[in-house]
Amino acid sequence: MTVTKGLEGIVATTSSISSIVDGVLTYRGYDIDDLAEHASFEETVFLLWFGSLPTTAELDKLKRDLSDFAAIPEPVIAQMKLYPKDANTMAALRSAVSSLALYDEAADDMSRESNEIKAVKLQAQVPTIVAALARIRQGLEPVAPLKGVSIAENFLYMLRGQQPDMISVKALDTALVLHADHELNASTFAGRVTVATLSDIYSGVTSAVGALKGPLHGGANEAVMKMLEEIGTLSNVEPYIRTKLERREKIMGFGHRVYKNGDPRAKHLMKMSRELGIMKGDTRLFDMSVKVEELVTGQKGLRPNVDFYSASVYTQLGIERELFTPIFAISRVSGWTAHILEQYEDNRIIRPRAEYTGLVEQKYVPVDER
Ligand SMILES: CC(=O)SCCNC(=O)CCNC(=O)[C@H](O)C(C)(C)COP(=O)(O)OP(=O)(O)OC[C@H]1O[C@@H](n2cnc3c(N)ncnc32)[C@H](O)[C@@H]1OP(=O)(O)O
Ligand SMILES: O=C([O-])CC(=O)C(=O)O
Repeated sequence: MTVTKGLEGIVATTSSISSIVDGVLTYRGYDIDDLAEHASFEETVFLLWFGSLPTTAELDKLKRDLSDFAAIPEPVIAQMKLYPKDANTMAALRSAVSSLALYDEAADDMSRESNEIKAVKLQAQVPTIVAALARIRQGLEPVAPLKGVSIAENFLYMLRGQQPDMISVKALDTALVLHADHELNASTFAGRVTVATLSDIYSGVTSAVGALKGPLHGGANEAVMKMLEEIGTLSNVEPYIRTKLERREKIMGFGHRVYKNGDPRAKHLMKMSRELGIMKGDTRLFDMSVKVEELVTGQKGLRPNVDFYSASVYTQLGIERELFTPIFAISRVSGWTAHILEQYEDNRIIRPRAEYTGLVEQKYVPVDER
């Protein structure tokens, strides 16, 4: 048996959703740079699910459907109020997403039509859940979603209970486009493995949320912010990073399984981070981030991934650190559901092998003789 730890380089499926070739990321054949500059998150969601950019009528319908499904079942809100206030937000999101299935009578309907509706529901409801969790943990009542506004605008509105400014809405919308899909990343793979048993779409997304939580994956954006908080000042960047590298500790937000010469999404987030800093008249976080990059790339040859500059972007949008990975989930649920729909279309159970390295030829010994 040939063992490939971490399945590096193993091609486990075909997919027509997103591709990474020579460091270029495309969704359905559209370069991420093009989409980041021109597409809204809703257009991106349609593209991932249905394979082409929507017409005006198709986009309007999707926006209406997302708006109509954005409210979450009352028992899910009641349940979230019982979660410990200091629970990890991704753990709380995982539980809430799982419980959505309990209030959807069509959860186990495996028709394509039903699964497409559930994909819309999940995309619409994950932002509502995240905003509600954020408010509940501050002792506030959740805010009901608005009708007829984008996911980015609605999320910021539900979070703060007031109309967000359009610069923040645009910045969040672009961040959502950038995080939406990424080929066979760990959380998408987890989702596909789960539904490949012909389990339901909610189970698939619950698995994916669990996988995204880890700091080697989506959880890295929170870890980056924690690091920036620990560093505190521009002058402390150099000694802090030097010590970490000497101790052979990982610097979060750097490195990637697929990109070895840089993540094409990082430059967009870097630009947003700089612009938000300039707008606020305080570029401390951006300047610290640039210095970290200079040192880590200079000394280790590692380049920032999508999680690195998103930390300073979200902080400068006034969003608390505990919501960074849930925001990643708000975006990536579009990719997860696209992959789950694709998996159902041409399914085979995913079941690799393990090379056994344990004891052999053991003989049973009765308990009182051991
Ligand atoms: C959305 C996302 O999921 S993007 C990724 C988010 N995760 C992070 O930012 C966490 C930090 N980065 C990492 O842990 C890794 O780079 C991963 C998990 C992203 C990729 O892991 P792998 O593909 O298995 O790379 P691997 O860990 O083998 O790295 C190769 C070498 O670079 C080193 N390396 C990789 N990333 C880092 C890092 N961030 N800091 C320091 N060293 C690193 C490894 O220690 C390893 O060195 P070695 O060969 O001397 O042992
Ligand atoms: O693809 C990966 O390994 C990690 C990921 O999800 C991303 O970079 O967006």
